[in-house]
Amino acid sequence: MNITLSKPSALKNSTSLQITGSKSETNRLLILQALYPNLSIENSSKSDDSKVLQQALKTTNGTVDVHHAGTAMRFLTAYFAASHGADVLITGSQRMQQRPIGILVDALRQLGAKISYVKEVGYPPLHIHGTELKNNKVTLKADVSSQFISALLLIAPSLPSGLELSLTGTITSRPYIEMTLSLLEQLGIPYHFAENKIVVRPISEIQEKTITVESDWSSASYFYSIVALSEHLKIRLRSYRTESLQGDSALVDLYKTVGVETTFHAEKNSIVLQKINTTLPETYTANLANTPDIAQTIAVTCFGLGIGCELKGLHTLKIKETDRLLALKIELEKLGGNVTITEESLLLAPSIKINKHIAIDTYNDHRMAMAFAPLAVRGPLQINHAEVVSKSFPTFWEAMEKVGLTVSR
Ligand SMILES: O=C(O)C1=C[C@@H](OP(=O)(O)O)[C@@H](O)[C@H](O)C1
Ligand SMILES: C=C(OP(=O)(O)O)C(=O)O
Repeated sequence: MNITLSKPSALKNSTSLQITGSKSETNRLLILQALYPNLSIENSSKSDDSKVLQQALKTTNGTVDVHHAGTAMRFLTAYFAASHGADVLITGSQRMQQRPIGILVDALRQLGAKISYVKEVGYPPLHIHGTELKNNKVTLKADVSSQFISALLLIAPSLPSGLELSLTGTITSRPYIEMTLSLLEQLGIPYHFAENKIVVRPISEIQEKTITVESDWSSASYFYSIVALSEHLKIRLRSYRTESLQGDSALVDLYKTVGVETTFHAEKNSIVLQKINTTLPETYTANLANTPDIAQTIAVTCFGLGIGCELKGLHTLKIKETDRLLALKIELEKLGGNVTITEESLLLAPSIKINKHIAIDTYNDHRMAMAFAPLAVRGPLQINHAEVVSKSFPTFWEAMEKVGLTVSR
């Protein structure tokens, strides 16, 4: 499905939207619930990725296909490896078969897991024979994906001797590791994290517990972008907290520079994003190693504002749903931008020209579709394969209509 987006004379002011629960929190809680059935989850994510993970957790034998869901692939690999008696072939989309998993497989093997590669060494698909993981000490690289570490931490309390992780290299996407540990803590599972070592004690049962998932901050980023690109606009998003487990709540600070003010309201736990007068920098600079999922949103906001941007810490972007650095460069240049990329950075030159009626390719990446959509505030554009948004935010296009954009399918 290709769609065209445009803006009528004015967007609707003060639209209030309920955003789906955090995909990252939900995916962690689903694994924990499979291990500790006393756990109940509220405001779960409606994303395809969470649905695929929930469905996979019902399987013990046969093939599990997680499509494009990276966290599901990594978390389930650890989960099945530790599920005594499970015999599973876990696979995913063509792209998933290019996303590395060797660091996690090696770590699980150090614990005693029985995992073999079905095609290429280091990549899915994997054949997993679940077994009791008797060892409890692992050393692994922390600079490629935090998902490998979270996957191990999620099964850690269910292992007979718990787990002691030693991390090497600079820890990337760190807030996601902290989110995993905070959720363990909320279930009464003790841990210790100091320097490069994380220790989780074993625990066989938890007390009855209900956790309400906060709404998804990465999904909120597209509304920050729309507000930044508008002259006067207010949008209310529900249900958010001042104390978030999600690293992408850094949006509150990251968008101040481009004139978006965030206020928290106890009523319906909402945030209100509002455009305020501000002097824009000539070039926006940020290191996004802790918040990789909002890099595309920020790059497109800067382009729409006509300011330059210099984003660093982007080394994980090349192994996500697509090579996001390359995809950003190609699509921003179609629109008239001038972009230089390295292995870990993106440099956009300031420019006020935006080519209109361009068709944006989305590369099976939900965040390509959603990050470019706000540019419709500045002029009409087309988004190809717009259905990709369901990976994390199935009602994204309806939300765009509610804000006042014209969405033609
Ligand atoms: O653990 C998680 O829920 C995630 C971790 C991050 O991945 P990396 O650690 O691979 O950067 C992030 O990009 C992804 O969308 C979700
Ligand atoms: C990278 C992402 O997800 P995953 O790695 O779980 O596929 C994402 O949602 O941006």
